[in-house]
Amino acid sequence: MSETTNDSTEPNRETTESEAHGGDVDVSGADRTPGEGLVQVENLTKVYDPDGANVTAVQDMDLHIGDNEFVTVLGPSGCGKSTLLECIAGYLEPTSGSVVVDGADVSEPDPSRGVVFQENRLFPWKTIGENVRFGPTVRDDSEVDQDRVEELLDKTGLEQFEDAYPNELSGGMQQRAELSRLLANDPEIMLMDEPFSGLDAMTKELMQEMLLEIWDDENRTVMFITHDVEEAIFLADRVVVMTARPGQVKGVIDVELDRPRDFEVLTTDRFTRYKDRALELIHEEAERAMEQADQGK
Ligand SMILES: Nc1ncnc2c1ncn2[C@@H]1O[C@H](COP(=O)(O)OP(=O)(O)OP(=O)(O)O)[C@@H](O)[C@H]1O
Repeated sequence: MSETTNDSTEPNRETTESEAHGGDVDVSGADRTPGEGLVQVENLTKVYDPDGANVTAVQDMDLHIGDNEFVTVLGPSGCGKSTLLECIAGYLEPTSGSVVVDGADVSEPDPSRGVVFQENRLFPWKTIGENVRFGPTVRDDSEVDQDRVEELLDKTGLEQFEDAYPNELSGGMQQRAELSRLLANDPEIMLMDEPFSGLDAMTKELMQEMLLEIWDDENRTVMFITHDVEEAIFLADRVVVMTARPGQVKGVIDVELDRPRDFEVLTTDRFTRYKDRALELIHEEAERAMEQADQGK
C-alpha cells in the first residue's frame, strides 16, 4: 500500500523521513498550513463517469502552493496529474472538495491562470508577434506594449522571429513562443502540463534553464507536471510525488539546491540524494499503476 505522508497530524514525520534518507533530503507530506499560499486545493476528488465507468482520478487531495513558488508534480502514468491541473485551471469542476486561488473559488478558466500543454496552442495563421499580442486583445481589447512584446521575445530568444509563422519554427522555439504568449496575458500562476516532454534532450535542458530564468525574472508561481524525475528536481522548490490512481500526495520533497541553477548541479551528491528519494517514492506507485493498466482498471 502507498506510503501517503500527507497527514498533518504527524509532526515528526519530516525528521524521521529525512534522517532515514541521508539527513539532508527533506521529505514531508504535510506542506503548508491551510490558509497560506496562492493555490489551496482541499480534499479534492474528481470522478469521471463516462458511460457509468466511474473512474476516480484524484481522491481527497490536499495541496498548497505559495506565491512565487515553483512546484513540480511527479507521478506515474494516469495518476491524475492532468486532472489536478485542469481543476486548478478551472477547465474541470471537482466532484467534491475545493480549489481556491488567491482567495477565490475556482469555477471557470481565467487568464490569471495560464496553461501550457505539451502541444502548443499557437494559431498557425498568425505570426509569432500576433500570437503574443492576441490574448489581451480578445480578453478586454487591451494591447500589449510593443516594448513588452519585444522583451518577452527577447527573454525567450525569439527576438528575430516576431514576423515568422509557427510552422517556420522548431518544436522548442514554438514552445518558447507559447511561453511568450502566456506571459503576455500576465498570469499569476503558470500551470504547465509536461510542456517539454516532446522535445529532444538537449533542447529540453535549454528550455528548463530558460524557464528558471524567466520564473526568477518575472516572479510567477509555477505548477509544472512531469514524468521526468531529474526535471522535477532541477526546476522545483518542492516536488510533489503522487500515488497511483486515485491520485493523492504520496510525499513532498523540499529541494534546497542553490539558485540560480545550471546543469552542473545534476552531478552533485545532493542532487543524487534527491533523485534517489524521488525514485524510491515513485517506484512502488509506478508498479501499482502498471498493475492497474494490466488489469484494465
Ligand atoms: N474525460 C475523461 N473521462 C474518463 N476518464 C478520464 C478522463 N480524463 C482522464 N480520465 C482518466 O482519469 C485518470 C487520470 O487521468 P489524468 O490524465 O489526469 O492522469 P495523468 O497522471 O495526467 O496521466 P499521464 O501521466 O498519462 O498524462 C486516468 O485513468 C484517465 O484514463
